[in-house]
Amino acid sequence: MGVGGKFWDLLKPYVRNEAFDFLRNKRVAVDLSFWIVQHETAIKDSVRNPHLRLTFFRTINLFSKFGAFPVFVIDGTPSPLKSKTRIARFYRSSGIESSSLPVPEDGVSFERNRAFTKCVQECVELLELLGMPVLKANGEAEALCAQLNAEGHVDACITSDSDSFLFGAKCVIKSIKPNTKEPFECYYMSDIEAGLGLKRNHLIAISLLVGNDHDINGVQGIGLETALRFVRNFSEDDILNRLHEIGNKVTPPFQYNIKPVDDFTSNPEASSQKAKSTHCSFCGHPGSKQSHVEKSCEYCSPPDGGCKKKPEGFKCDCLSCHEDREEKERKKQEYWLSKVCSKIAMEPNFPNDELIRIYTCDSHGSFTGKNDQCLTWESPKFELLIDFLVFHQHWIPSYVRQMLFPMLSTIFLRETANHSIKSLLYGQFDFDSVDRVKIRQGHKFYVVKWRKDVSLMCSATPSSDESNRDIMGVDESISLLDELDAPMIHNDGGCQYLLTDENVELVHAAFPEEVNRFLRGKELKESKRKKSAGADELILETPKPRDVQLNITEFYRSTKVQLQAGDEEGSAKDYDSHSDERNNMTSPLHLLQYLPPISTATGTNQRLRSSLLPPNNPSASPRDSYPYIKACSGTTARSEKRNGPDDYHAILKALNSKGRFPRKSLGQHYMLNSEVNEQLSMAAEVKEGDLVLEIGPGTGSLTNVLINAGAYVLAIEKDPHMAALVSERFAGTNRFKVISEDFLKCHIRSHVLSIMESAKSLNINSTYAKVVSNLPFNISTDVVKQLLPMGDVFSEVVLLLQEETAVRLVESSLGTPEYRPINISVNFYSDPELNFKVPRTNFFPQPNVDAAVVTFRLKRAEDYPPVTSAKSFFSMINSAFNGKRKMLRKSLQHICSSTEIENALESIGLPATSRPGELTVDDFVKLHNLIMET
Ligand SMILES: C[S@@+](CC[C@H](N)C(=O)[O-])C[C@H]1O[C@@H](n2cnc3c(N)ncnc32)[C@H](O)[C@@H]1O
Repeated sequence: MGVGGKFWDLLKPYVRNEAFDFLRNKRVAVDLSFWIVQHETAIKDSVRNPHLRLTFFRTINLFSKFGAFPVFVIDGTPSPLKSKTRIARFYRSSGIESSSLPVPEDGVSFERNRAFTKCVQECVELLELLGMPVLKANGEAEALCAQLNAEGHVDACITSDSDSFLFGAKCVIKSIKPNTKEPFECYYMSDIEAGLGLKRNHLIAISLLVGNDHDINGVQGIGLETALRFVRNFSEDDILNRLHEIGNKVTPPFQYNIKPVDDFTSNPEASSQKAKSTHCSFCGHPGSKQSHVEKSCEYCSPPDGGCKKKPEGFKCDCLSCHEDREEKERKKQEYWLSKVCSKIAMEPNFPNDELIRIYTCDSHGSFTGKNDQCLTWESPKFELLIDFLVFHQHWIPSYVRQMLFPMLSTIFLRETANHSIKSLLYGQFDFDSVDRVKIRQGHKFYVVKWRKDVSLMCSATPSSDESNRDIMGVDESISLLDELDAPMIHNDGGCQYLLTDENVELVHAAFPEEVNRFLRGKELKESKRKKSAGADELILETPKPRDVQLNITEFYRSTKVQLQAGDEEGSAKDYDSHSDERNNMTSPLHLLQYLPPISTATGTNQRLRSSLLPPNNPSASPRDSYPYIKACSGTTARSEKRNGPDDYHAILKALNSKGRFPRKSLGQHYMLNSEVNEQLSMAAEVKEGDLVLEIGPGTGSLTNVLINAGAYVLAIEKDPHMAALVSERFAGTNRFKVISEDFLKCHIRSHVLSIMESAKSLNINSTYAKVVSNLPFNISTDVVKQLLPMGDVFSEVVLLLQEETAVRLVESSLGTPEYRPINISVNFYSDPELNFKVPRTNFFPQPNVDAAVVTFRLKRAEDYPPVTSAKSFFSMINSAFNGKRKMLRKSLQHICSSTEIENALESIGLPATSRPGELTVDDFVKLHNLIMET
């Protein structure tokens, strides 16, 4: 639990999905009760003692697979306030009328129920046998976890209790998905500060207002959104004192420049607004209509001297109107604040001092924290562990040994790396060799082979057969949460072998010579393989004719296939030396041969091509050179690019400065990768003197690139707050104009033409404008439909679209269900080109889909396919596709008889039974012209 309301949802946009190695060699505090509760609910009915089972597996996973050093923290005696809340929650969830039950006395604590306490005790016993440090908090476990994190004893806390931030946590791992590429769902306090503008005391204040684990109610009538907006009006040092003063009615709200509700309407200031200067009723600009007739309006200043009619929703930008709007805004805010203050003042005993003390106290456990001495990780007490698990879980000893092996091998490798101990792994197994490289969830491991000479040792571990029998004998399905990868045992030549997946650096540090020997052997095998492959190629290669280039469809498909092959690294696959062979297939040179023909007129592909070439770095991975924008993993995008003007934190701050939260309904997924913006600008060949239309500038990251390329940018932004934000951001340049309108409703032609009219004074020297935009995905098809027939205004339209939409618009082939009237329009009005893919990790917040860039080169009217009338042509197309599965001779019957349609089809070389999905644009043009002639 933690803070009430949907507090985690508020933080959701700031989640970072951290990669596999995130916790390697780091300490992490685990809130054990959270694990136990989670385990109980996840697999309660299906296994014996789920708390023990999952504590065991998850601890081994954390320790060996993820390389972390976990510190476990258990709850102490809960505070009396929390005891009370727990009881209240229980009543609420059981539907019992709490007023009819005895009220617990103030100041009395209740331990948790006995079954739960027993679970905790058993887990502690298990963890201590595993050699893990376990600490007991004075009160809440999450509070001590947070303290350890705040004081730097651990790097992160694992808990789903959002209270942990109130206790001072810096990095919280809310959940772990062990079998994924980015298994850790993390939240950083620094991101919350940057994105929401909230510090620790603000969070405490929010929890007091909306309720928390110690007080489920909070203030009547205040929800999370109100609380958030309210606390942001005060500084971190001020907020708790202010709540105190408002709650205790020490100072009335209006003394903070906040007017009480009742006063507001009667306040003389409210009605004494400055008289607004006269504005023309026709154009909406300063000055009367009469004076504009006499002297012409300085804002409209059209060549014929008259005013232009103001469009719907027009807002005048003159100083007086601006001040007027600001004043109204300020009054609205004051009125709202006074209402909230009144609600707080009505709440009895608010705020609760005891609660504030619990949250702000900085010592939550027996851990004195002056040094890290009490955080030690010991070797597992092996035999006792076996007894414990045999007793509680009814597991067979050999199964326990096998499950423990990855933990023991990790300890062994660490010790060998540190102290060169050359003992046998738990007295029996010795390091044999590095067997191969394995890639799992995109992460590289060495598969290490461990050897036991069975002829010399007495058998403490089972033989292969015995082991397998034991595993079959255990009572649980192996697909349950957090199941380990049990090392497999096999016998060979008097020896028993075990294979484990180990961290590459750790194995190298422990056994450098063996690793080098393995790598040399691998290289040798590879060069032999290449030699024989080269010889085969000499015989088999049929050179491609040099002047035949594949088109973009083939290019894009080929690239995708290559990538999919590469992506398979993500799924669990064993790679031996052949993995390099796969990489060669996706080498940049291999891909470049599929690039579309270079357009000499524009040189676009040439420039895109060179930007896709690998850097002058022989070790650069082939991935760096894909004609896909390099995937910013969540972490990379956010940590490597910290200093750019449009990096993750800068975007959060910009949004925060306007109190904005990305809105899904407006498709607000902001671009984090400046490289993508550069490529968009490059695809449209934006240059000095261009006029570029940008739909949805958002925080202005793409706008900035376009202005820097020398363009004049006209931006249309539906969200007025974002329009205000970019307007402020580019206030210093005269090469930018933003109009706050819905693109789908605005009259774009007149906006662009009115700028073109002043082209000279704005240093615009191109005849046609261009469109470059990272579109909200939900309006992209409508935008495309609107722009395509505007070849008299725009030359290039470069759009970042949802990948599926991009592929559907450009690639849909004849005869497929995706082939629709929009494909006819796209090819009728433009020459489309699919440029490159942009993985979803480049956006904030991250969408659920990837994106891709498409260039539409708009045709001029004289280059459209020769139809007698575009209107009747598209009306015929729509009718044809209306009955998609119907034959054309049926669906077009309302235009002419089926015999005439059959004859027309046959005369253009098509079967009389053709259906719409089988005709190209050319076929449709011919058919249309023939039908219209008849
Ligand atoms: C995907 S974001 C792109 C923002 C920015 N260009 C970037 O790359 O970070 C889409 C933007 O379009 C705006 N938007 C959404 N619907 C719109 C519409 N109908 N007309 C104009 N802008 C719209 C959103 O408010 C948002 O700022």
